[in-house]
Amino acid sequence: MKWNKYTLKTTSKAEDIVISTLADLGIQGVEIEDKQPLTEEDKRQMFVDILPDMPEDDGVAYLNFYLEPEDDNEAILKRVEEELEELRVFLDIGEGTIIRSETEDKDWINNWKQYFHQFYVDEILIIPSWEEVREEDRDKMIIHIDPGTAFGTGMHETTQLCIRQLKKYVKPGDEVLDVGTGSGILSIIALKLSAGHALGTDLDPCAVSAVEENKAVNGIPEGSFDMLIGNIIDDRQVQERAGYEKYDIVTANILADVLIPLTPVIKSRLKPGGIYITSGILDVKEQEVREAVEGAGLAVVEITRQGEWVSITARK
Ligand SMILES: C[S@@+](CC[C@H](N)C(=O)[O-])C[C@H]1O[C@@H](n2cnc3c(N)ncnc32)[C@H](O)[C@@H]1O
Repeated sequence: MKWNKYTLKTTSKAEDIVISTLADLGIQGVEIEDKQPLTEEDKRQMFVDILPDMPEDDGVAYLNFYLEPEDDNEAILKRVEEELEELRVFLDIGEGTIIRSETEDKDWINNWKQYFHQFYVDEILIIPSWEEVREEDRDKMIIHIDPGTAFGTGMHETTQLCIRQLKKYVKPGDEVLDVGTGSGILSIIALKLSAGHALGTDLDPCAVSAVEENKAVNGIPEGSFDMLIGNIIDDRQVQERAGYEKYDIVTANILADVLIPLTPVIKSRLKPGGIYITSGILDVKEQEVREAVEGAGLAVVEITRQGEWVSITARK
């Protein structure tokens, strides 16, 4: 469907309040374009390690919102303008102008799906949950994935590095902890490789629905893959619920800057002899993560690479 796109020019200081004013008028899903630097929390959530150089923050923010052509756009815009005038009395909202353009005919939520098709990681077939399994593939190990808005189609090099390590180290009945589970892809593969139980953790609440859907499409038995939202690095409740010296395998495909404080926490979760599979490490960060792993008292057993990405596997 074609949408009418409107761009409201305001200030980065006023953007939150303008967005909540738009929400009060029923306008959701506002995109923000500003030059504010990302916070540490933003960087963690967005899986970015090295940021491109950003232009200097000029305090200007552009807020894009979309209206359906069938709705009375003129009436909605008039109300937006009235609300902006009221805000202007006590807040610097900058220009407060609105420019209209038309979007392309796109399904914004599902557009990325055209780039995600079935593929192999060695002999494991990873297939979007909306694609058919071909007759000749029915005897393969097949992982159905719809990541929703969580991370983890399996196409990323860092995920593939973890998958190959899981293939080497998972033993029947293993207890697996999957920190930063995203779509749940690594836990599901570990379970298909004969692990007994997986616990996934993530900061992103979107991971919950993604994991539920992927458990269902992969026929994961009830009770064999549980999920916790929270930060195991510093949240005592998550740490307690994850338990101590309990896991044969821990996977963590997260940024180096997260892996470094995470590693000592993982050491006390691993059984003696347990395996810690890390990924998400850019080659320039390899040494730092290696030092954190060895500093926590784990023995590095293998370092694997794909493109500019590194995976370090260690044993307790
Ligand atoms: C690169 S994705 C990995 C997703 C999936 N495991 C995979 O391998 O494709 C990293 C995930 O870690 C999550 N994350 C980041 N920091 C975290 C933390 N401290 N604890 C748990 N999850 C975290 C992010 O929300 C994201 O879902």
